[in-house]
Amino acid sequence: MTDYSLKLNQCIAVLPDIRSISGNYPDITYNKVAFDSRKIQPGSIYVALAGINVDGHDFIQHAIQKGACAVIGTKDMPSELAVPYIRVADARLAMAWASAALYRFPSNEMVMIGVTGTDGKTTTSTYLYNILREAGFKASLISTVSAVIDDQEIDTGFHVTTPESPDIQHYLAEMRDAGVTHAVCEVTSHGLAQQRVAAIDFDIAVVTNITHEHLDYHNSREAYFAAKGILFQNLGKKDRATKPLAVLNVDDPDSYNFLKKITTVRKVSYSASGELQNAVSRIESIVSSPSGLKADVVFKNLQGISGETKIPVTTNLLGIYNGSNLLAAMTAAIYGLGVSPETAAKGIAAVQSIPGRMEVIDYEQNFTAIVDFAHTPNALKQALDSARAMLVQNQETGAEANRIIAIFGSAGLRDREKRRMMPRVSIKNADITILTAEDPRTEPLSDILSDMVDAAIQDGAVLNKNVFIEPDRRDAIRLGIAMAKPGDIVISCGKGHEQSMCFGTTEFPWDDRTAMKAALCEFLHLEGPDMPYLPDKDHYLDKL
Ligand SMILES: CC(=O)N[C@H]1[C@@H](OP(=O)(O)OP(=O)(O)OC[C@H]2O[C@@H](n3ccc(=O)[nH]c3=O)[C@H](O)[C@@H]2O)O[C@H](CO)[C@@H](O)[C@@H]1O[C@H](C)C(=O)N[C@@H](C)C(=O)N[C@H](CCC(=O)O)C(=O)O
Ligand SMILES: Nc1ncnc2c1ncn2[C@@H]1O[C@H](COP(=O)(O)OP(=O)(O)OP(=O)(O)O)[C@@H](O)[C@H]1O
Repeated sequence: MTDYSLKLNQCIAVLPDIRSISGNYPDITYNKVAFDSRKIQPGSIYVALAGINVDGHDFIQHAIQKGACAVIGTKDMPSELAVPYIRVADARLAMAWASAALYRFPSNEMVMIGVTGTDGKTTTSTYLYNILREAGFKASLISTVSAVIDDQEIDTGFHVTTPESPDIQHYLAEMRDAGVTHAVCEVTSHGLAQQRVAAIDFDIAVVTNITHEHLDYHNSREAYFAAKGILFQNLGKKDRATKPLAVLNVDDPDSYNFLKKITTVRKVSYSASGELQNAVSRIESIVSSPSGLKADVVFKNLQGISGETKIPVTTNLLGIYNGSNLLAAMTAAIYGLGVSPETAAKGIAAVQSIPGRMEVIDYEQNFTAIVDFAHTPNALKQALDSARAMLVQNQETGAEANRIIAIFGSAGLRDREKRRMMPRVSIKNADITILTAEDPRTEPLSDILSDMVDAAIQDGAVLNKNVFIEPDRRDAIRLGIAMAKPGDIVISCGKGHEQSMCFGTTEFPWDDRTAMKAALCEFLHLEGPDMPYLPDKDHYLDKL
């Protein structure tokens, strides 16, 4: 990796909304931008952020002691600092620009594609990345699972989708330096609201859907929509080599109507339901089987082709909702970048699996075990509907299939409404619901579980009949497996590919797939992985 450094005065030249500057800076050079004083190295700019828990301005002296060469903040300083202090209107925005400047605006040298939405971003981004590679582009991907730069996979950290601006700019610089021409980035509402992608000009923006999520952070549905909208509003603001394009989902009227209004550049829309004729692409027919999906996809208004073009598409990914994700990715590549439908279909077929998304764990047991990442009400509904379709298929092949056993929890210090909505979805769409731990953080797990079970009972569930509480996620998975009859589906949702679970302020190593494997091997008396460690439930139920 190239070592980057930049004169502070060159950074200052691009920072938006500077209110005042104190201290001497002409000879100062910086080599890093950091928002955590504990991560400062000599030569870093420290950006003081007024946080939810603490105020970054209180750590300015700590940052200077650790070698910060300058500080960016929003507050007046009571006395002169030992290093230059740049007071700005918006520290997160300034952080994004200081980072982009340090790495010489890497996004200006690549085609930038942003994928947003409540559910399906990782899947759609992964499809798109594979289509671009199939089309011969040197492509990279930043997603919830990892960043992929030049075939190298980089872990972006616990629970991170859109990295903070210093990190995302760093990844983009690595891509640019490796000769990457197209970057696909998952862009979250947090990422947009917190200006993490503010100094990136996107060429193509894709939305999957906008439903219920993150109201803890955004406070209202309108603010959540507005955050997502930033990606679309900014399209076409700068002159770029690629013609800007917005890719909208007609099947999701809320996001479609909202984004259509605020987008000023060319828009195309897709419809997996296939019923809406005003979409440029639609799914004409789709068949789901235990080996994935087979669809006939129709594209219209293709350059140089009159009428409609129909092509068959197959994907190994399970879950009927992936029809919508693959259509979104194909539509972006075909209408935004001129990829042929046939090449796009090959790219879709190249995606073998996405870690922790409808991932089947198979030890030849007589029921199906799945790990999925559904952690919103809509995603849970889609995952359970897809599981139901698989049950029907099992029945058609003669097995005595009957029930879906769903295991999930709800995160602490995050959207509280979901706690009540998700059990309701499960009571309706699964046969047995097991409520358990899922990143309780510093909230008492008992409170979270009691909110969840109350909602289930209000909707007619009966405790210890079709809804169970097992706070220890290891035992919850074991319980689901013990209950399974031949042909049933046990599906553990919400942790997917994630590599840790947070109790208190500690991230304990955790992988739901390993836990499912360990529990299955215990049950089947096979050699298998050890069950991951979790803190004792008596401890975390009452004392957090
Ligand atoms: C809830 C939330 O959005 N939190 C973000 C917020 O943290 P905060 O306001 O709680 O920070 P704080 O603890 O009050 O600290 C304030 C500042 O003081 C600094 N500090 C603190 C202590 C110290 O000793 N020195 C120091 O400098 C901190 O580094 C911070 O800059 O500001 C931090 C700095 O920007 C973010 O890293 C942090 O994201 C945390 C890690 C987080 O969990 N974010 C999640 C919700 C997130 O963004 N997720 C989305 C995906 C969501 C999805 O699944 O769709 C994502 O895009 O990753
Ligand atoms: N188009 C879709 N509509 C509804 N639910 C979906 C869709 N695609 C995926 N899901 C569900 O959402 C889960 C997460 O999928 P994916 O990782 O692609 O979404 P995401 O938006 O990237 O989520 P996150 O940002 O939290 O990682 C899947 O495991 C599945 O249960």
